[in-house]
Amino acid sequence: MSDAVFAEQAVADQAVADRAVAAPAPHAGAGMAVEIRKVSHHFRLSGKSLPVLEGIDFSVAPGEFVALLGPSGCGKSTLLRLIAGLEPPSAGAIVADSEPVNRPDPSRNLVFQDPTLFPWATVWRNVATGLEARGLLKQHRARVDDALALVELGGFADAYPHQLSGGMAQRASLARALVNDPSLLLLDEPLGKLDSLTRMTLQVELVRLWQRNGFTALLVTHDVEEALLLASRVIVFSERPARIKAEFRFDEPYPRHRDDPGLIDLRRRILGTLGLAT
Ligand SMILES: Nc1ncnc2c1ncn2[C@@H]1O[C@H](COP(=O)(O)OP(=O)(O)OP(=O)(O)O)[C@@H](O)[C@H]1O
Repeated sequence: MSDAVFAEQAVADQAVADRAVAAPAPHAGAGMAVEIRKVSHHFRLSGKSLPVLEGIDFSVAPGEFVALLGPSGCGKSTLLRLIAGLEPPSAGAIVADSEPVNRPDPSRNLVFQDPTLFPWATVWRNVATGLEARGLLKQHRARVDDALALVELGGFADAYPHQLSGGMAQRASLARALVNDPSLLLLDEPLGKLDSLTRMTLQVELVRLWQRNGFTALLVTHDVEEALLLASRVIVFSERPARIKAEFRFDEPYPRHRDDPGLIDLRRRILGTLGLAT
């Protein structure tokens, strides 16, 4: 992109960002499920610094469902990894339930695009992994059965991952996170590789699980429609290094439908922020 076109695009982006729904942010600080405080992050790559996140600052209220959208490679997964405590940010701080995040914790579970199940273990064993690692399996075996029932895999407890469809494997992966009863679920494009029908089914199921269990959810997705069907807030990031470009809040009741007029208008505005003509 030439400098002139780039500058023009930046002005257009800013204009769209300025038009974003200007609802007040939830009160930052005490009582927040997660606070991302002026977080910046860079990697060292081939001896050079690669800036990935720049001054990311937002809070998520308990029980909120927030979707993160942005161009490929801008740093969304990196942000989820930092919130999960897999690595510390280069600058700034992350606070979950009023405690600084400095290591992984079962209360913050990450679900990936690939189900990452152990191929040699049954579905039941796969779901039990977290409890087993913490020495809690003996007294909480029923939680594994409950988690499998929750994702409607009760009849597949003894199956092996290769005997599952893609959607079932992703459900097993969700059960593996839910068995820990997380207060925060970090969803990194969990439905990204599924066919569209399975994806639509699991979108409905995710909302059902969220409403039933009451966890806070942060969802990375490339699908604007998915963000609008599941979340009540969408945060749009810029190209790498990711900065917050716009934020959209909406409170359409669930279950939502793709053709809700309010969502169609929001979709158009979000796509505009992403620089995609509609
Ligand atoms: N461990 C690492 N070491 C070096 N660079 C990394 C590392 N992890 C990620 N990156 C780089 O950080 C940038 C952001 O990656 P990230 O996976 O967070 O982006 P993303 O927005 O989630 O992308 P996508 O939407 O395509 O999944 C990319 O340029 C990537 O190459």
